Amino acid sequence: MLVNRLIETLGHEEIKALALSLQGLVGHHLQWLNRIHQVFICQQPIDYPLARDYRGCSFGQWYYGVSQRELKQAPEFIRIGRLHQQLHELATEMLLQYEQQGVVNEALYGEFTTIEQRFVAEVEALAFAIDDTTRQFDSLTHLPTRSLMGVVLEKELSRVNRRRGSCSLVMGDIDHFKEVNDRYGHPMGDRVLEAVASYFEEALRRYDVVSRYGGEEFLFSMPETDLGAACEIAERLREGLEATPIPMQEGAEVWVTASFGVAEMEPGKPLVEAISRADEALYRAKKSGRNRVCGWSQENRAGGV
Ligand SMILES: Nc1nc2c(ncn2[C@@H]2O[C@H](COP(=O)(O)OP(=O)(O)OP(=O)(O)O)[C@@H](O)[C@H]2O)c(=O)[nH]1
Repeated sequence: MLVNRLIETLGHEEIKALALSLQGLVGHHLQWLNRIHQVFICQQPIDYPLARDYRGCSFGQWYYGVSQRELKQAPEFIRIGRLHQQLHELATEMLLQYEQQGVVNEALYGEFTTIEQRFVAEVEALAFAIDDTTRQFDSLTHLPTRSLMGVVLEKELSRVNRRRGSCSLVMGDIDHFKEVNDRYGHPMGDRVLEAVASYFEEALRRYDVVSRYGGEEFLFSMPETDLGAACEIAERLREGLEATPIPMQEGAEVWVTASFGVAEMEPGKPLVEAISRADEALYRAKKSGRNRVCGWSQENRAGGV
């Protein structure tokens, strides 16, 4: 999907700015439309350059100034450009007809309004899709939110239910994060969260997904991975994080560790059960000293460490 590809190439901030520009540009184009209508309704002077110059209007200036290749080559974007150009051509034709005949023929006016509506609808749909998609990502870490992760995991669970492989969940939680906030302040705590999130994203395999589940808690999905393999991957993440310095103000660095609980999805069992098992295993990792990985097992349920 275009928006997901754009997020990958442009990044979250740039794409949010893009959605805002699109919304503003629709408003500007409606003003242009009013000025065209005023020629017929209020007998305002005919302004051919206004109608003809599809590259010079505010939308055209933005559209032909876009430099991001991923956006320029997208079929949705190309379609919007064609509609916009067509709209200006039809406006020019209407003005000519009005000047020569004192009236605009109904079919031509009908075509003009249809194209105007399609143009506005397409631009708004793109802006809405961007807005909707970006809201599914956490604004601090840019990781998928808990609700988007729910959708990802339900899909994995239905695959597991069809007996098409395994999927493990890993719940990770930064250790003593309150101390980081207390010592360095909340904004620096935010910086640590961002750094930990990027570390997880970079360290994961391509088909694994990490989400921000809550404050300093991260939930991972590891498809095609049984409990033992997921514990090994979590262990690798744990070791890597422990060894990763996080840059703070004035050249200072901070190190954090995290604890991990791992559980495997089971066919026929609801998702909440796998999540609460990962949570129980995480609790055990915290109770048994932190900075460690625990896999869920029956003893876990019995309260053993
Ligand atoms: N800076 C920052 N802090 C956050 C955010 N969300 C949650 N926190 C903080 O995370 C801390 C979590 O504290 P606790 O639940 O006591 O856990 P902890 O200190 O990590 O201790 P353990 O999990 O037991 O190792 C609290 O201080 C929250 O304010 C956030 O978005 N930014």
